[in-house]
Amino acid sequence: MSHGSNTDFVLAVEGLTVSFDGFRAVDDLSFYVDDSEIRVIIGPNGAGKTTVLDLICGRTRATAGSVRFRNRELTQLREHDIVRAGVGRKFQTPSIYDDLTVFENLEICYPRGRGVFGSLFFRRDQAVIDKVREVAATVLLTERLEEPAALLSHGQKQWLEIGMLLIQDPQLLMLDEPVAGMSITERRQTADLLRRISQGRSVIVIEHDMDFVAEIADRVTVLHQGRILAEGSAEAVKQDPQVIDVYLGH
Ligand SMILES: Nc1ncnc2c1ncn2[C@@H]1O[C@H](COP(=O)(O)OP(=O)(O)OP(=O)(O)O)[C@@H](O)[C@H]1O
Repeated sequence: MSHGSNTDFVLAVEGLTVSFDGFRAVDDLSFYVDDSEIRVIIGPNGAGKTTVLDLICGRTRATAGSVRFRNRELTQLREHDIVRAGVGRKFQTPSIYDDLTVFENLEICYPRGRGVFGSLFFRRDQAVIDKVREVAATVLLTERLEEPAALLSHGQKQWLEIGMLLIQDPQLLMLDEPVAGMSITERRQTADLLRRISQGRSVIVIEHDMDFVAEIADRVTVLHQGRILAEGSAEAVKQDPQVIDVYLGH
């Protein structure tokens, strides 16, 4: 596959660099993500994984380089314009509203809404109801729609948050350690869920658990000191002596 034309990729990251007081947390990084691909980023603590996601979603400004998303340059856009361009990001700590029902949590994220107060009172038309139900089914919460989010299990809260992103139909979804703290069953269900939602969009996941990585990854990018140490299938990077040396062997 040629990387000469970036038009084929949903996401093309090229020469991406950020310095914090002279320290290059991400250093001349280039990688490309396809449509319907699950890309997993692994690497030791401090490798720059979270910073890469921060750069893509506009939370951190790049010192140099480009992030092209469906051929649109993102590095100069503000965070909410990047969301509107179709990039969703889930952080490790859930930001759901405990007192609202699952339905309401999904509803307030429907793109027409403008935050909790603006959107709670709009007309609940059929399109919104249908979309909420569709997303609830995708994230395995159909049975819990009318319950307050506070009553969900830890794993279900993570799924709800994924649902709150999905309802905006992002073409790129970024997840930071989505199965942290989940039960074995929930992990398995999350792997299925991620495979389903990656159809027709791109998903980038930061993950430490190599069994889970092997289960979900189409390709793995291994970061070390802000640079790419290796890239390939989970199977290939697991056997890479350099990856074993700086990461897996520890
Ligand atoms: N805003 C910031 N200011 C200064 N240094 C930062 C900032 N953000 C990140 N760093 C540094 O950049 C490096 C990369 O951090 P980052 O959190 O991206 O690593 P990581 O691979 O996600 O690690 P972990 O697996 O521990 O989450 C670290 O040395 C961190 O201290």
